[in-house]
Amino acid sequence: MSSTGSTTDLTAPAEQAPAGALATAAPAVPAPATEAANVPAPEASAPAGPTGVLSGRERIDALDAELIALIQRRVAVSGGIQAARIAEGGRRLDLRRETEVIGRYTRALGRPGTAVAMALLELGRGRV
Ligand SMILES: O=C(O)C(=O)C[C@]1(C(=O)O)C=C[C@@H](O)C=C1
Repeated sequence: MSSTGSTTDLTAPAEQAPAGALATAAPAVPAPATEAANVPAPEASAPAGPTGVLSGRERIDALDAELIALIQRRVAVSGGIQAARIAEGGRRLDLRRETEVIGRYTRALGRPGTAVAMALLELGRGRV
């Protein structure tokens, strides 16, 4: 993946494969968002080789790289939705939808989740 932040590497095909990978790893019946925060991530319990600060940081670095890639994919998808809505004569923003998104993150992660959602929305549609 490019680190330029350009949108050229954030095309629909790039969106497809990771989405499939996520679907494969997801449980058959996804837990409600309200329970998600109580389910430890696999990284929290799975044996991961030697423990310690350095190996832990390697895992954090890998997780951060995944999160950044996911955020870049989200930005691209968000931009596509907004462009489609504008092309149909609508507005760039949908505040009711933003409220849904913020609620999802807040339920899952508490108050910091609200800030995460706000940052994700800003990345996707710019500052309002
Ligand atoms: O879901 C939409 O309708 C979008 O345009 C995506 C999105 C988002 O990034 O989640 C971005 C802008 C809108 O104001 C609401 C939500």
